[in-house]
Amino acid sequence: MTVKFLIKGAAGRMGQNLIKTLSQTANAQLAYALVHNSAPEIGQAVAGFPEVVYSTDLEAAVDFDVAIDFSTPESSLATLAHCQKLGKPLVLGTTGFTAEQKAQIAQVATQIPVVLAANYSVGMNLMFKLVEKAAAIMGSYADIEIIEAHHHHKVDAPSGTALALGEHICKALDRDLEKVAVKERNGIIGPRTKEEIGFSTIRAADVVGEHTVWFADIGERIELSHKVSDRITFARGAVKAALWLTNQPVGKLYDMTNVLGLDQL
Ligand SMILES: NC(=O)C1=CN([C@@H]2O[C@H](COP(=O)(O)OP(=O)(O)OC[C@H]3O[C@@H](n4cnc5c(N)ncnc54)[C@H](OP(=O)(O)O)[C@@H]3O)[C@@H](O)[C@H]2O)C=CC1
Ligand SMILES: O=C(O)C1=N[C@H](C(=O)O)C[C@H](O)C1
Repeated sequence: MTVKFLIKGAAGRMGQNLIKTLSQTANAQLAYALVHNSAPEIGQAVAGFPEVVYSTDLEAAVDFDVAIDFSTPESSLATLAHCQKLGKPLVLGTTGFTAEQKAQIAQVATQIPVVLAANYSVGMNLMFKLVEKAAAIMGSYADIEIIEAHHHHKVDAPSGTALALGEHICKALDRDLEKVAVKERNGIIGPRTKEEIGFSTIRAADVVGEHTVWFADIGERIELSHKVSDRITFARGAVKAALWLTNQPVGKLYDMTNVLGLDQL
């Protein structure tokens, strides 16, 4: 059976990689390519899918099986409301949601199937498990620091993935990330506390996405690193998640560890 996709944020860096991935995926059909109201692509045919033109009309987009949205938090919440109204599944890749917005997404996920993941690569979802193991073994005494680097267009910081790494570490250590995260250091800030998890952000040129976690003790440290050099990695993961989601029941907000079956490890 052919699966019909709605892509929101279609003119963006991830949107273009998603369309390319769909054109290479058996039984996948692009149904809608939705862009911002100022996009020069409006009305143009989509490469690989000449029967589809870039459009801004979310309300008119009704004949699809699953939606994927990599745009902005506000735009993604509009897509969420649209999918809720139609009862259609949704894969969300956007980062930078507030805690309230994430709670709203979780609430809607009780009515429609939703995957929300800060990182759709296989490697990073494996790394989520590795940092949980490292935290369980070293976390009670090691200083934990998370360093991330991204391209100079990125608007949110720390990255969604860096925050997710912090959440996984806190889960293993029974800490509250809201309380222990230190996202800025400047001036006379005093010595480091034992429990804090520090975040450092690099923004430079065309870096696609790099994350390193330190577990540092006196005399030794473990560094766990993951580097993405091509956005197609995220796009393939998101399309895999979308195909998986079309067969899932509602009830919980899914993430990429559920898609990959890593949640049982
Ligand atoms: N989960 C994951 O694995 C990954 C997540 N991301 C996240 O995905 C998001 C997008 O990243 P990226 O593709 O690099 O960003 P881009 O800015 O390249 O793409 C986002 C696109 O969404 C468009 N957009 C904004 N508002 C709307 C709207 N209301 N309707 C339709 N389109 C809209 C933007 O248009 P305009 O520029 O005109 O505003 C832009 O073309 C970010 O939050 C990023 O952090 C990125 C990579 C991997
Ligand atoms: O904006 C990006 O580019 C990326 N965003 C995601 C994040 O915030 O973690 C994932 C990825 O590293 C690329």
